[in-house]
Amino acid sequence: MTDLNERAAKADAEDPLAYLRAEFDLDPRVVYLDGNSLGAPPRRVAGRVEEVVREQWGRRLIRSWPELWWDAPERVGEKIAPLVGAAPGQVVVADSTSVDIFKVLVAAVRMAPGRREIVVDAATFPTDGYIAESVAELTGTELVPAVVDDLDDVLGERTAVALLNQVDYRTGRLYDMAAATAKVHAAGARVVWDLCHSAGVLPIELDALEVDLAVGCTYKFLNGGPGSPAFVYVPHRLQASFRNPLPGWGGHREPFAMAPSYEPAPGIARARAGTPDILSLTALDVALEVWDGLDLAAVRAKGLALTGFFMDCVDELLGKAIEVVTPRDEWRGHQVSLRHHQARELIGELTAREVIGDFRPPDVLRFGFAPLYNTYGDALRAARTLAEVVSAG
Ligand SMILES: Cc1ncc(COP(=O)(O)O)c(C=O)c1O
Ligand SMILES: Nc1c(O)cccc1C(=O)C[C@H](N)C(=O)O
Repeated sequence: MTDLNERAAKADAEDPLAYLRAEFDLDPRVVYLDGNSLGAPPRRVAGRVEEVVREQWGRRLIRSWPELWWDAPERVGEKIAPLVGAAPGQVVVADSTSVDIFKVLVAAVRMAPGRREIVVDAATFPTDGYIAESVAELTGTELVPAVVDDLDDVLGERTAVALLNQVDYRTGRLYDMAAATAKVHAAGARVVWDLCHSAGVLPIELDALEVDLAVGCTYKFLNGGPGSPAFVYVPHRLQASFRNPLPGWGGHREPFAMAPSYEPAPGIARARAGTPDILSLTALDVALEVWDGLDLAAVRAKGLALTGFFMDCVDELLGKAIEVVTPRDEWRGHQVSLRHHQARELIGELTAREVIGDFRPPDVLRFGFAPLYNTYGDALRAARTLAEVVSAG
């Protein structure tokens, strides 16, 4: 126990990113390990959102659309681009992840006439599977569930597109984006990556890996706030052939011409649909400032160290009383999932003790570690509290 205390204290004292925690408005009594579901608010967000309400909305009123707001989806997209390895002009922030998955899947099927199958990670977060099923029905294609390790078994000349997650939301496993992308490409198909659980916490190389399309949440590790809009990546090479199935005026070449027929904008703006959500975009825009000058390799190193230390604490304090589901090697994201038959009750007990993780059915306790604000002390307190509630039965 003393050893764990000393390790936590030393790691926190030597943490090169420790200064960032002060950027976040966190209750010091709470151990918050759910930033992989809803990121914590950076302190600077509240005042800036209030300013936008007071000045841009209150004083400039509708004049703010052309002056400041209409291009916000592309402007904020440019801030996300370096976090996912995308050159400028390829990322836009618009709509929810679910809606964006719909857009990119339909667009990918339309790019592959004659190919009649959509491959989907069978263990995916439900929304991806639901949307893919609907896209299959609407486009007259077939849905093919796949185990990501056995992609070769399902990929072939019938595959139009494969929808994959970089990090599995339940187990925390990190998939090899380079290898899976290469496999999908070898079958002549396109790949869509869901980056919800990886964006902002580990280096991602969309351009270098020639990824076809990608989407991701902004309210998790990117801290954009509840319901902040998702991002979509469409590389330059596919933009001309990207046909948005939700061709709203937001993606029109000249939205304010109010033309009777749809003509897509020439670049990434064609992935937009309707009016942008300015207050949420403002919160996200400000939240992203915390990454200015940050090295994602350092963020990743801390995420691995935090999750590794938490697993050590669990091993030492809980032993065989609980099963660690998340990979112990570096093929993990920034969460640790534990399996226990009373997972739901245990999460309830932890929450009552101000340790916040989450429960995922049927039996998983999930703890997300946000390298920008979590500490090694958080990891130790969470494991110690868990050991107490488990031993109390
Ligand atoms: C992998 C994954 N995709 C998509 C979503 C969410 O989609 P939406 O933002 O539309 O609720 C989540 C989490 O909610 C997720 O974990
Ligand atoms: N998007 C969420 C929401 O609106 C409410 C509660 C949770 C969420 C989540 O993000 C869940 C998350 N994607 C997960 O990995 O379980």
